Formats: sequence, structure tokens, C-alpha cells
Amino acid sequence: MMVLPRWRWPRSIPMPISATTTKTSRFRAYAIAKAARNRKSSGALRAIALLVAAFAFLPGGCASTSLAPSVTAQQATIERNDSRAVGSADNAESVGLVDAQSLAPGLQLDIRYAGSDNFVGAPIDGYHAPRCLLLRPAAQALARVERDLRTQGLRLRVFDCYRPMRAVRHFVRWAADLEDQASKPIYYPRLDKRELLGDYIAPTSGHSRGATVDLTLERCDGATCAPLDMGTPFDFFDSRANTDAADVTALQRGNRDRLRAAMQREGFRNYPLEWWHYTLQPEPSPGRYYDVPVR
Ligand SMILES: C[C@@H](N)C(=O)N[C@H](C)C(=O)O
Ligand SMILES: [Zn+2]
Repeated sequence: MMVLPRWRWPRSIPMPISATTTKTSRFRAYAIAKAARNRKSSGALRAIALLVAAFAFLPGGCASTSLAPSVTAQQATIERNDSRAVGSADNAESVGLVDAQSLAPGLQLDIRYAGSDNFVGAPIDGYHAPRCLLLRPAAQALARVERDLRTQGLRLRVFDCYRPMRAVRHFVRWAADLEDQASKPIYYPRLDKRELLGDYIAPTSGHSRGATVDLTLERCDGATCAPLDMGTPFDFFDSRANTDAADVTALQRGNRDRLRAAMQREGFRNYPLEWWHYTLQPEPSPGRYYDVPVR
């Protein structure tokens, strides 16, 4: 039976002020709580911030039920976004996407959605080759990160780059199929599948704008490379994957910080719920979603 998962407000659509939703409110609350923790704020301010954060992290978030539009609205969102995609182009280069590995030959590619080693358990629509395509400014910035890390004996292992919109639709279909729980033990053991869409899998993903990348660090000794321990694998949908999660070891924290520092130096910003997800700021093409296949 296909059941649509709980609807969440898409990041691409401005949200009415009164409409606090799981995604945005959690994100803001997270930032507020973190800022309060880092700053030497007064006890009262800190208590308020932590209360806001705790409320936002309650299952179901704040006002999502009163907002919850129908399935048709979710479909409309997807279609509206489709109309912003770059028309009939089916050639990535013609829309300005470049092969990041051609600028940074040292990038290690482990493009999970081009094969079956991912949470869906099958190759994802739109991925016909294991390539890392990005808009040129993002690819250039990633190449600078890679050069910088190489001097420290480290390499970047890339899991995903530009993601065609048809791939995102494949994820949404997978998320709606609640009978398929095959990957739960490995990818979301502590979450209900209905919780994934929104926080951990975006129904309208920044990856489709061509300046977002999922990646990790690895240390190489000659030709042998081993990924650094980040506390969770890639695409482990769980609060332990939140970049500043408290329940990781000092070593894992250090590795996450090292990746974040290297990426930030070249203008990439981390998504706090996933230690592996980075977007170049400012985005080269912030309002544009692409749907050309990766070939
Ligand atoms: C699915 C995961 N790799 C990811 O990229 N998640 C973010 C939220 C996204 O889908 O944009
Ligand atoms: Zn990502």
C-alpha cells in the first residue's frame, strides 16, 4: 500500500511567519540553542532557547498538522518545481554543470545513487554514471578544498553532487512506500520511515541547484585510503548524524570539525542535520533547479 508520508513545508517556498514547521523551526531552534550554548548567555535566555529547541524537536514538530495540505498540494509543489527546471536540456554541460573530477583529479568518487549501495537499494532515476557534476564555481571551490587537504595527507570521498529532480522524485516515491522497510536496519533504525522526508531527505533538494555536495574525508597511505571515522556512515538518518551531535567520541567530533573547517575555508556551509552535506555560499544559481540526467 502506498501511503504518503507526513507532509513538510518545502524549503524552496517562503513560509508564513505563523506557520512553524518541523524543518524550519527545528533548524532555527537548533541554531538558537547552539548559539545560546556557545555564547555566555544568561541562564534565563539559555533556558528559553533550550525550551524552544526542545519543543521544536518534539515528534511532529509544531504546527504541521494544522498546515498539512492534501496529497494534491504536495504533488503541486513537485510540479511547480518541475516548471522551474531547465527545460528540455539533456546535456549537463549545456546548463553549466561541469565534471568536478576534471578540475580535481584527486577526488575519490563513491557516487552511491548511481548504484544499489544506498537507502533505496537500487540505482536512482537520473544517475546513469558515477560522476560528480557541479556548477563551475562550486566545482572550482571543491577543487581548492581538495588541494588544501592533500597537503595534509587527506582526500575527499564524494557520495553525491548535483542531483537531478527526477532522482528527488524517486526518493519521494520510495519514502511514500511504507511497505518497503528493507533498508531500515542500516539507514534509519531509530526513525519511523514517515520522519525521513523533510529533515533527512528533501522533497525539493538543494542538490538539484548544482552547488551542494555530500562527502567525507579519508586518509591515504600511498594508494590505500581509509575513510575517517565520522561517527555514522553516510546517509545514516538519525540525530547522531547531526554535525554537532553530543553522542559521538572526541575523535569523531574532531574529524567532523576538520571536514567542516576545510569546507568553510572555501565558502561551503554545512547543513547541521547531516555532517556530510555542504552547499557553496552564495549559491551560483539559487533559484534554479535542474533535471538533466547525470551521464
Ligand atoms: C539524502 C541525503 N543525502 C541528503 O542530501 N539530504 C538532504 C536533506 C537533501 O535531500 O537535500
Ligand atoms: Zn546532501
